[in-house]
Amino acid sequence: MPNDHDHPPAKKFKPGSVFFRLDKNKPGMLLPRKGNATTPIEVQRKQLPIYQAKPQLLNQLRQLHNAILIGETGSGKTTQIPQYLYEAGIGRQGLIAITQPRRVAAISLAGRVAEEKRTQLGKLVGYTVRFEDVTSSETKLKFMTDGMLLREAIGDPLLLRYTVVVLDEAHERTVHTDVLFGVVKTAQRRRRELNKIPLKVIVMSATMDVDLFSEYFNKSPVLYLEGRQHPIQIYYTKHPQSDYLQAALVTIFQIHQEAPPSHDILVFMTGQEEIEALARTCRDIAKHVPDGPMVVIPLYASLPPAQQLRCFQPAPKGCRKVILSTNIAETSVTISGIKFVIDTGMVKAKRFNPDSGLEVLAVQRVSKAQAWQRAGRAGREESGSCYRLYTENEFDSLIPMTVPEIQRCNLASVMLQLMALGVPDVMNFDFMSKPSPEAVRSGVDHLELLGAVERKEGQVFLTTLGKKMASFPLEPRYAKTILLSPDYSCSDEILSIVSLLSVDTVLYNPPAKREEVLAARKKFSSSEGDHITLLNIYRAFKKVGGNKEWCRENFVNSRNMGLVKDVQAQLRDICLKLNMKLGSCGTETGNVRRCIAHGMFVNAAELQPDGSYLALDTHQPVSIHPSSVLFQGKPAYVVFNELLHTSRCYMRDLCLVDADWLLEAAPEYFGRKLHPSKS
Ligand SMILES: Nc1ncnc2c1ncn2[C@@H]1O[C@H](COP(=O)(O)OP(=O)(O)OP(=O)(O)O)[C@@H](O)[C@H]1O
Repeated sequence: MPNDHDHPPAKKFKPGSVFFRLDKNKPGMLLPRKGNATTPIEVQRKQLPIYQAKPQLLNQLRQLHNAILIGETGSGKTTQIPQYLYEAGIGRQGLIAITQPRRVAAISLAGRVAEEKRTQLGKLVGYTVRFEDVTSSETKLKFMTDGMLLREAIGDPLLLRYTVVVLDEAHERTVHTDVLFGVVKTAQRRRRELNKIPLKVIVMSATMDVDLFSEYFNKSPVLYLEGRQHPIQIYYTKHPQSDYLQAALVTIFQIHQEAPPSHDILVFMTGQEEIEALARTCRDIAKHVPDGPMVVIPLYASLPPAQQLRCFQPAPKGCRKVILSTNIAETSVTISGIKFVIDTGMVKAKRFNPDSGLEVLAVQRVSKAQAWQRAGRAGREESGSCYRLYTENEFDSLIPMTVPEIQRCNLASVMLQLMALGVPDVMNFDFMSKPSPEAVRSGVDHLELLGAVERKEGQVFLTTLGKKMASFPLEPRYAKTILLSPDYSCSDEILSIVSLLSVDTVLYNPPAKREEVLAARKKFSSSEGDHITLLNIYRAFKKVGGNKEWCRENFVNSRNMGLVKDVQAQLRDICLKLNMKLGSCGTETGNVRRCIAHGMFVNAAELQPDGSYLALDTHQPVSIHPSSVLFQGKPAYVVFNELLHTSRCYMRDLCLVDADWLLEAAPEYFGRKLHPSKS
């Protein structure tokens, strides 16, 4: 059913806020549309709602050290504010950084702004994301992921290269963004104290808790940009849907039947497997319906970057583009041609219970802020529609804002990063939303168990091992496993395994071909577990030189395997910088498992007399995921890579280990935890 409130609900305005009320009826004011030298992209820039407020906005931004800028999706915040600042000479003594929670947004925005400025990407406008730096000495406007700015802060805590930091999509509240908030705030204060060039911090979003942000950033004024360029019509279902995938499929083909082929569709779903499965179904059905051709493009984080950017290419003429995406396309991006958004209302996210210490990935409902962001991907170049596959009542019951990731993840990684940043008292870091003391303590305990930190006189210090662990852009337990690998002469194998695990799924399992998949996997399957099975597949893949035909026959995702090679090369470089001696154990994979047990022992589980498993760290009941090669067996001890919560708590990616190895790895810890007969 169509709905009349096509904007996020009215916000509570703070006293002292500044309003720029934009006139919806005169978007392209003052613009000669024809007959002069103005090029279309310049016309487009001037038609954006934000353009009307440019002089007043600049007036404010020139004076303020901190500003919170809130404006509707598509109003022009991200692409225009950096250019306005630069053109007005604000922050010219250094660089203007614009951070994004996701790499795909950073890359595509840099491309767009370079185009608007008529410059080659990497010159005046550039970007830096993990494993890729497209900037030069000429770069002044630098789009980057928040994680990259954090990494830079390790070498330069005052961020002296930058005069302005624009923290975009602040509502996303990823762990990196939240840590970055504290880092820029400290840098700003320290620079003032040291009489350095001031750092201007601008926080932007369409959907954020302005009071919280303003309070945190020294009571900074809130600048409101009201009004949007193109309307978005919102539709809800009449009844709750029990199967959102089926509902998405039906909606896609209804639109396909009714709308002109140039109107593209963006569907928000939860993860790679679901997306790949729906993509195949859509392609199959599209062949058999008379409504014209359809190109279906999956979009998720573990796709190689070049594949991700495919979504921005226009579909061939007369062909409809359907993009099936996780929340990676939820904020910031403009995908040309998208007229319809289909929102399943679901997202896969981390959940953490500090009491039990369990971090699980689970499919859950989005927040209202996310739902508005998703809707905002339509209506960017012209009016659009968003089909919410849930009822209006269900929408009303969503939580307003996403719970910050910092409050729902294991904090070990964050604590390690803060210590590497030289933060003196990590336990009391100035977080915007403080994680619970139990969660902070549990993060530090985790690092202590791994030997990354030690406590002296109530203070926590990074050990030499911890410093080395922080050099890897990986979770601490992976970093530790790599660092231990020379002791077991199996660095080649461990680097392969960690890279394979970092890249998500390198295998695909079409449900319709279950038997064939099982037969193909059998050749590589190892009774030692999933890590060794993956290693066998990777070795076979390398032996055939990545042959595409071989990949098809063995249900191996050749694109992702290519990415594994890249990641492995990067990790190897870090190892070499740390002077590690890298070698291989050949077929002696016992050593590999032993090394995994020593690095990942925190995620160990023990078989119980009744045939069930308990996680040793938390004593939570856990089960072996059916996708594991160990599913049929009942090994006494395993370490697992992650927990996935669906109907129960499943361990994914398991490695068979000996109780003795766990005891060797952490004698005191396991002395308390292991089954009495084993300890
Ligand atoms: N790559 C692109 N191709 C075509 N048009 C684009 C592109 N990027 C931006 N635009 C245009 O510029 C407008 C403003 O985009 P911008 O990202 O600056 O908005 P925003 O206010 O930051 O939105 P959001 O809050 O959704 O990030 C878009 O609505 C679109 O019309």
